[in-house]
Amino acid sequence: MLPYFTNISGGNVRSLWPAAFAALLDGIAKVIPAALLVDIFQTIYLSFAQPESGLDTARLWTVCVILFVWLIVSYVTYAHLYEKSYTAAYRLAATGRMKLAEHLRHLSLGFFGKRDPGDVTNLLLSDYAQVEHTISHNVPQLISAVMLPVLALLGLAFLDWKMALAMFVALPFGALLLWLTDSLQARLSESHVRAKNEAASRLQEYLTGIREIKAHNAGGKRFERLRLAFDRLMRASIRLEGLVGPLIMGALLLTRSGMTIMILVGSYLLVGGTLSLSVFLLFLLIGTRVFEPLTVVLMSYGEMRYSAYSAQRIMDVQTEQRQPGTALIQPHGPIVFERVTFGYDENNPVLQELSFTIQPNTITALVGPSGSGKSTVTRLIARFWDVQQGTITIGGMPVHKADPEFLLKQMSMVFQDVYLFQDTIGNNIRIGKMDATQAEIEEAARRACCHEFISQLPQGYATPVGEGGSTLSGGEKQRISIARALLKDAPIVLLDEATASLDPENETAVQQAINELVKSKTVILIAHRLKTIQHADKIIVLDQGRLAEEGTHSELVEKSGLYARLWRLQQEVDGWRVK
Ligand SMILES: Nc1ncnc2c1ncn2[C@@H]1O[C@H](COP(=O)(O)OP(=O)(O)OP(=O)(O)O)[C@@H](O)[C@H]1O
Repeated sequence: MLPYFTNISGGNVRSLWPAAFAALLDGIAKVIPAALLVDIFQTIYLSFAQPESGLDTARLWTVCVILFVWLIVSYVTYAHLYEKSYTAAYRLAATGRMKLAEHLRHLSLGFFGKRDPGDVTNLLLSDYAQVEHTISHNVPQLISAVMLPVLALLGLAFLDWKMALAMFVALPFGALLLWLTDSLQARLSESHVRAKNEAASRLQEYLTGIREIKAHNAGGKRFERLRLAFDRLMRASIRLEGLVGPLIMGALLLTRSGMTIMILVGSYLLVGGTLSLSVFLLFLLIGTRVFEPLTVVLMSYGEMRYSAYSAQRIMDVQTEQRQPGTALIQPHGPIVFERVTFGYDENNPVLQELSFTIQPNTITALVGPSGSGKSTVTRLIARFWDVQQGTITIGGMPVHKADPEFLLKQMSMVFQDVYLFQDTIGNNIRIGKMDATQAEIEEAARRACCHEFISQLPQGYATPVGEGGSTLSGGEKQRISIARALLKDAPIVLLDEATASLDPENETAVQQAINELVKSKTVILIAHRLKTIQHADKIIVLDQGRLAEEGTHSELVEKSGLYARLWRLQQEVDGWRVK
C-alpha cells in the first residue's frame, strides 16, 4: 500500500496528510448520527419495554439538538475535506507535471525516440488527471468510508462479539476475491493505457500530417490506422469494464452477504435466548448503514487500481536517468572526434569509426550524400545523444562528462526544421537570451534580415506565431531562428542547412549576417549547396557514416574524390535551364 501512495503522490506522501486527516474527521463525523440513532432507538425501545417509566422526551430533544449541531459540524468537516483533498490533488498534479516536464528536458533525445509522441502527452495529461482524480475522490472516500465499519465493528463487538463477527465474517472473502483478481486488473489497466496512448498518437499523427494526407490524397489509409486505433481502444475499454466490473460486483455481494449471515445468526441466538431483541434490532439498524460505505470503497477499487498503473508510469519516467555529467567544457578549444561509432538504434550504426579535428575559431563544413550522418555529427556535438563507442572532446573534455546545460549554453544552433513556439515573434527570438532587451532583439532581427518583415506586421514583435510557426513562411522562420542564434552569441555555432529555405536575395543578406555571427567562433555548418561552403577553412566529407576525405575546397577538388564528384554534379545542375 505504501508504494501505491508513494507513487500517486509523486514520492511525496506527506502532501497527502492534510487530505487524509480531513477525510478521517469526515469519517468520524459520519459515525456520530449512527451513534445518535442507536440512542434514539434505545430510548424509544425502553418506553415500550418499560411502559411504567414512559418516553424520555428530554433525552430525545437533546439528541435532536446534537443531531442539528452535527449537521453543522459535518458540513464544516466536509468542506474542509473537500478543500484539502482538491487542493492536494491539484497542487500535486500541477507541481508533478512541471517537475516531469523539467525532467524530460534533461533526458537524452534517445528517450523520446523510443516512445510514441502520444505516450508522453498522455503521461503529462491523462495519467496525471487519473492520479488527480484518485487523490481528490478515491483516497478521501476510502479513508472516510473505512472509518464507519471499523468503529462499528469495535462498538458492536462490545455489545455482542458473535453478532459482530457474523456481520463482518464475509468481508475478508470479498477482499480476497479482489486481491486474487489484482493481476488481471493490472494487465487490463495496462493494455487499456497502451490502447489509449496508441489512439492519442495516431490522432496526433493524423492531425499534424493533415497537409501531407490532403496533398497525397492518403486520407483513407491514414484514417484506417486511426479507426483501428480507436477500435482497439474501444475493445480494451469494454474488456476492462466488462471483466473488472463483475469481479468487483462479486466481491461486493460477498461482503454484503455478511448482513444475511448476521440475520441468520441473530435469529438463531434470539430463539436460543442468548440475544436480546433490542440488541438484535440495533445490529440490523447499524448493519444497513455499515455496508453503504464499504460499497463505495469496493466500487472505487477498480479506479484506484487503474490509477496505480498511471502513477507507476509517471514514476518510471521520473526515475529515468538524466544525462550525467558535471564537467565544464572549455568552448574555445578544438572539437575532436576519436573513432566515434553511433547509431540511434545500437545495432544499426549511422556513424562508424569517425575521427576528425575541428580547430577553434575556424569554419568547418560537413558535406556528403543525404543520410551520410552530417546532422547526426552536429547532434552529437550538442550531446542530444551520447555516443556508443569512441569519444568526442571539446577543449580536451569528453562531451559525455560535460554538464549538458553548460554545454548547450556554449552553442548557437540553427536547424533546417525550425520550430517556433506559440508565442509572440519577439519572445521566440528572446529564447536565444532570456534577459535580452527589446533593442537587442531588434538588433539581432535586423542582422538576420527579418526586422523589416516583422515591423510590417500589424502587431510587430508582439505578433503571435501559430504553433510550430505555422503562420510564417519557411524562410521567415529560418531568419527568426538565425536572429535567435545571433542574440545568443555563443562560442560554438552549429548551422544545419541554415539558409536552405531562403530566396536568393535574402540568402545573400543572411549569409552576411551569418558571416558576422561566425566571426571568431568555432563553426560547424552543413550546406547541400557546395558553393556556399567553398571558403570554409576545412571541409569534412562523409559517406555512409565514415570519413571519406577532408581538406580545403581546392585540395578536395584536386583529389578527384567524392567531393570533386559532388562539386561537378552541382556545377552541371546550376547550368541547367528549363526550356
Ligand atoms: N532520430 C533518428 N532516429 C533514428 N534514425 C535517425 C534519426 N535521425 C536520423 N536517422 C538516420 O540516421 C542516418 C543519418 O541521418 P542524418 O540526418 O545524420 O543524415 P544527413 O547526412 O544529415 O542527411 P540529410 O543531408 O538528408 O539531412 C539516416 O539513415 C537517418 O535515417
